[in-house]
Amino acid sequence: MITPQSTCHAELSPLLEVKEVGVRYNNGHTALYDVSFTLYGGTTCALVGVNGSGKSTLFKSLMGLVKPLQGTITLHGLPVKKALKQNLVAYVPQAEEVDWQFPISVYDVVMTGRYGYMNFLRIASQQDQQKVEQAMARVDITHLKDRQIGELSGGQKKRVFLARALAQESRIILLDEPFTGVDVKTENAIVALLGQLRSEGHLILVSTHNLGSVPHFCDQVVMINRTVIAAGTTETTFTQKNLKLAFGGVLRYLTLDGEELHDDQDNRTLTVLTDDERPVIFYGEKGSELPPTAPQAQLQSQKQIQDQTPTQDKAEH
Ligand SMILES: Nc1ncnc2c1ncn2[C@@H]1O[C@H](COP(=O)(O)OP(=O)(O)OP(=O)(O)O)[C@@H](O)[C@H]1O
Repeated sequence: MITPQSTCHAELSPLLEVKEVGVRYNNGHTALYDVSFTLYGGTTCALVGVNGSGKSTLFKSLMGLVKPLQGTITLHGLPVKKALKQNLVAYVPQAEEVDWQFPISVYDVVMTGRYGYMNFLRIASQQDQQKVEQAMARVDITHLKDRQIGELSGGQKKRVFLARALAQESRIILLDEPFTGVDVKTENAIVALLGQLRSEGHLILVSTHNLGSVPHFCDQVVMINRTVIAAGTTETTFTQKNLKLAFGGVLRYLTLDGEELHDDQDNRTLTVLTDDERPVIFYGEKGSELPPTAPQAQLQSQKQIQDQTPTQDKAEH
């Protein structure tokens, strides 16, 4: 379990507490069981797991869109419904969950982040308008404000929903696969923004299949496969052993263990895995055994890894 001591901004009260949560869908499928973890402010936590491991289901439970069969979820010490009413949590959904044909402008989408601050007539105050302008500027979409949401590229759409989350000013921000379909420039911009939000004391929980970037921008990791496989600081949790437990034989991998990658004081090996297209990197103990799905090849230099980094091949949107 993640403890206050293991976060970079130790706080007394957790922002997110998930205790023994289980979710079963109407068709009888148990998507989550006995899921428990605790997170504090000033944290960027990666939520990782194979397809179908329950990441989106967990997000939906945190947003009150799916009701757990058992267990409790508290956000800022409040039950989900109350926390949502108080605008304490913002959610950036997966692209597939949004109706892009709905006729609405970028500005109006971002403004929906302010609805929780308005009365039932939903008349935007000057402050609401200012917050929306500021949020759009922060993710560099001001020039798109009058465009219809359905006309935008994948990366632009992501930034619109990030701006909506910023306009909402929630301390807890949930991002479901924010890097899917975005180019390198946008990915870097999102990572930089998440770093700023963390230093402002936000708790960011981000589900991603882009495992290679996890050590670079996440200080915590929760690995799930219908239940929590491992949780804790990235350094102690994002290990070969845990990745093997969480991903089984899904990942193929390559190992790097050279002076060019480490200083002599660092006794970890750096291992690169590939899940079909993407190289991913994790830390392991020097001399630790590789998983049984043996490596296809051994890379000799960091440059080779960089050459293979798929994000560099992604097209600009
Ligand atoms: N509405 C639903 N009704 C029934 N089963 C569902 C429903 N939504 C998801 N599931 C099932 O629950 C499991 C978890 O799905 P979920 O979408 O949470 O996984 P995920 O980790 O987000 O996957 P991915 O990485 O592919 O996005 C899957 O087996 C899925 O088929």
